[in-house]
Order: sequence, then C-alpha cells, then structure tokens
Amino acid sequence: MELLSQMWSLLGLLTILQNILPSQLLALLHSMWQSLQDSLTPYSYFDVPEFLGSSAVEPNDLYRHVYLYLHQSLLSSAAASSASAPPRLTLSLPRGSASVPSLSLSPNHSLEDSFAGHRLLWTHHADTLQDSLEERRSFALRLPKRAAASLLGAYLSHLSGAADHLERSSRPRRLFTNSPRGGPPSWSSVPFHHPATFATLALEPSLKTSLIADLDAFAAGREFYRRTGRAWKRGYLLHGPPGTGKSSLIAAMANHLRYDVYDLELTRVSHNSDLRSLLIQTSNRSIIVIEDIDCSLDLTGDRHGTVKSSAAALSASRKRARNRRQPSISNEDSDSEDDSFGQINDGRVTLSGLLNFIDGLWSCCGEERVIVFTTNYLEAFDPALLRPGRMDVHVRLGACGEHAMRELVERYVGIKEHEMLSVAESCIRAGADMTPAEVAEVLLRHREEPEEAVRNMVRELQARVSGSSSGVAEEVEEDQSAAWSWEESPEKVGGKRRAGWERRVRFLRRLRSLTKSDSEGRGV
Ligand SMILES: Nc1ncnc2c1ncn2[C@@H]1O[C@H](COP(=O)(O)OP(=O)(O)OP(=O)(O)O)[C@@H](O)[C@H]1O
Repeated sequence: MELLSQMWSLLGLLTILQNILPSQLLALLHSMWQSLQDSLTPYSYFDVPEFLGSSAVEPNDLYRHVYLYLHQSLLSSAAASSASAPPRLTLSLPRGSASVPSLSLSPNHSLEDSFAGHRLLWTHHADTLQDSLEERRSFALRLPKRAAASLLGAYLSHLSGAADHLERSSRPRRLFTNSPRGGPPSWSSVPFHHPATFATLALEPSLKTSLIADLDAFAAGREFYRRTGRAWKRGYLLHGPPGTGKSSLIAAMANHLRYDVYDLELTRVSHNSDLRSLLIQTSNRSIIVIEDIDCSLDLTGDRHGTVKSSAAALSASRKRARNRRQPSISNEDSDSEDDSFGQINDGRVTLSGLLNFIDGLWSCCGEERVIVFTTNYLEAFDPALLRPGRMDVHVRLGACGEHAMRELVERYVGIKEHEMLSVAESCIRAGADMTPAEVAEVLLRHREEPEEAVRNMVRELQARVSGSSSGVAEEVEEDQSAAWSWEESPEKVGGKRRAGWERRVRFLRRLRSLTKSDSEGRGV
C-alpha cells in the first residue's frame, strides 16, 4: 500500500511538472530520455509510414512492399503452423475482389523474420490522431544495431523483390482495345483470361527456351536499362502464315509476364496524334499488340507519305484483309475498314507516326513495355521498322515441326508413342506443310478416337507431301536486323533445299509401302 501511494504521488508530481514546465523543456527532456534508451538498447529501429510528406498524402511504396512481404510470410508461417506466427492477424477481403482474403498483422503485433543469419522484427503500428478519426499506420523494423548498416540495404532489396514478384503474380490483368474512330482516342477493357501458356504451346523446345529466357531477362532488367540509358521496352515481330500460333504466342507471353494486353486496332486510329495519345494511356507492364500490321498500314517505305507502293500492292493487302475476316463481320465494320484505308491514304496515320509510336520520345513515357507486331507477310515491312531497337526479336512461326506435332498429339489425344507418328515425322521431313492450327483441328475432330485422330492427321500430311512436290527450293534469307531471330524448324528448311525429285520419289514409295502394311496389319 505504501509503495502504491508513493507511485501515486510520483504520478501526481509528473502531471504537475508537465503542466508547469515550458513545452520546450519537456521536449528536451523527452529527447534526452529517448537518447538514453537508444544508447542502451542493442537494436536499431526504422519506421515505414504508410504516407509521406508533411500532410501525409503521398503513398509510400515501401509500406506497400512490406505489407505484401509480410502477407506472404504470414501465409507461409500459417501454413507451416509455425510457433513464431503472431497470435492475432487481420483478415480482409475488399468488396468486389474475387481473390482470396488477405492476411495482415493486427495493429501493435509483431512478426519475426530472419535474414543472413540475423533475427529481425516487424511491428505494425496504428495510431489514431488526436481530435480526429484518422489513423496513421506504419511498420517498424527492428534490426540488431551492430549489423544494421550492412544488413539494411540487402534486406530491403530482398523484401522489395519478393513483394514485386507477389504483386505481379496476383494482380488481375485486363485486355484493352482502342475505341472506334470519331470520339477521343481511349481504351476500353475486359478481364484477360487466355488459356494459352508456354506449357500449352507446341513449339520447338529451343525456341521456347530462348523466348522464355529473353522475356525473363527483360522483366528483370530494370537496373540494366537504367544503366545503359535505354527505354525499358522490347519489340517482338512474329511472322508466319495464318494458324501458326502468333496470337497464341502473344497470349502465352502475356501470361508468362503477367502483363496487361493492349490490342491496338490501327484501322480505328485517325491521326498520328491519336496514336501518341493512346500510347501515353497505356500502363507499365503491358504488351501492346498490333496484329496483321500489313493489313492495317502500308509499310513498304515512304515514312511521310502514306502509300508508296503500287496500287496493286495496296489492293492485294486489302484483299488479304477482307479474306481473312469472317463473313459474319457487319457492314459497319467493312465500311469502316474501307474508310480506314481512305484515312491512311489521306496521310493521317503514317509509317513515321508508327515509328514514333515505337521509339520516339513519347514511347519512353512508361516502362517495362513489350511491343508486338504480327504479320503474315514480312516482305511488306520497311527495313526501318525492322531494325534493332525497334523490333529486337524476330520470330518466324512456320509449319508444324516434328516436335510440335508430337506435342499436339500427346496433348489433344493422349498418345505418346505410335508407329504412325514416325510416318508423320517422315512426311514433315519430306516437306508436308500443315500449320499447328490445322493439326490441332484434325486431332480435335477425332479426339474421342485417338488412333483414328492420328491416322487422319497422317493421311492429311501424306496428301500434303504429294501436293507439295513441285515447289521445293524455298530460299530463306538471312535476317540480320534483329537482336536475335528464329526460323521455325530450320532443319526442315535445310531439308527442303536439298530435297530433289529422286529423293522424293524414293520417299513416296517407302511411305506407300509403310501405310499399306499398316492397313493390312489392321485388316482394313
Ligand atoms: N504452336 C501451337 N501450339 C498449340 N496450338 C496452336 C499452336 N499454333 C496454333 N495453335 C492453335 O491454332 C489456333 C489458331 O492459332 P493462332 O490464332 O494463334 O494463329 P495465328 O498465327 O495468330 O493466326 P492468324 O495469322 O490467322 O491470326 C489456336 O486456337 C491455337 O489453339
């Protein structure tokens, strides 16, 4: 009782002192007390407030990173039923969010972390401001004082890297398209859920590996692009006949990088200035796609005029565009298509406008952006558009190669090994041209009867071998304008060059005997 009464008197004395002492003196005493504490403690403390600035309105990116990092750590410690998991956590699911609830540290609770052999402690603070309902939130990091200087930089970059990865992999993505002509240039969007991934794409393994490595290096290249003074963007040109997987590859790239996709319909753009305006409305971490660019713009030269090539080239280009469209396209669309060519003829969207779009000053207004052009006709391109720095990577997608064929068969009908697959491979080696889309279609049609599906595919390939026997020597020009370029199944192209009539006749004879014995064996 005596002790209690003495403490009570001391508290009373402190209150009186607080009231009579000038505030400056109180502040001085407070800071002396803090310094004394700081000199005695073996730890250093770092505050990470949610907002920055004197009025605390500017969001602090580091706070978001810490939040995400701790969310991830909490999930793993909860999953492992770790003893170090804090006893109280906050669960939240923002309205309209389709994702799983997020887990965060409740105010004034702490979570331990370890890094480079040291134990660190994060505490979440939430203080209500006096005379206000507003809350100031912050995280405080406790580090061993001796190691703080060497530890802090490395730990924060580890934390930001992990948070960045989590942010990429969890954010919902969108597919944008530009608005029809007439109004102000803008984008509208829908959620992006395309099922194509590098795992589902049937590609030559070396092409797949190179593409993934290139994309990964690009996404992790912030420091490299900063050091070299280059805009953080990369251009891909995908060329090849219809149905060779250009659109599917774009979807796989977007899914791999977890980027938004901006599908730019050039025929809806009236002026170069609109092109620029659309560009600056795109977000970072996005893929900007211009499909079938040869059908939207004349790209054979003349950067300032719009149509340099002969009228025949333009009308061929138009015809190709029309042929490729489905008959169900409405009149409105076809009208606008005609109009759009008119617009291009008028000189409002020009090649030079497009070049500026790709690498002019305005193209640097964002970062981490991939630009993809697709075309069925590489010859239609102005070399200016192809030079490195604009289209860094050129990928030619061609007829289905042996590996891709096997992959498709396995994925579509579940057959890994079958004697007919060797026949199919021989056909492909002999120059049978079937696009992956065509192979997939044959397999899909008979997916309930896997054997029948494979036989049909082989029959189709055989027909292509006989049909393709005239045009053998297809020259492939070396492409020196790209950082790297890829010719699908180069061994197949080389084979084509060498194949002569004699070889082809020998092959057809062998093939006939093979398929004959196969039908006899099956009693067909
Ligand atoms: N390499 C591939 N692996 C798996 N499926 C493929 C591949 N290539 C094409 N396909 C299939 O073929 C269909 C058509 O492919 P896609 O639209 O990607 O071709 P494209 O080259 O973009 O054609 P276009 O030039 O006409 O736009 C898709 O549904 C896809 O499933």
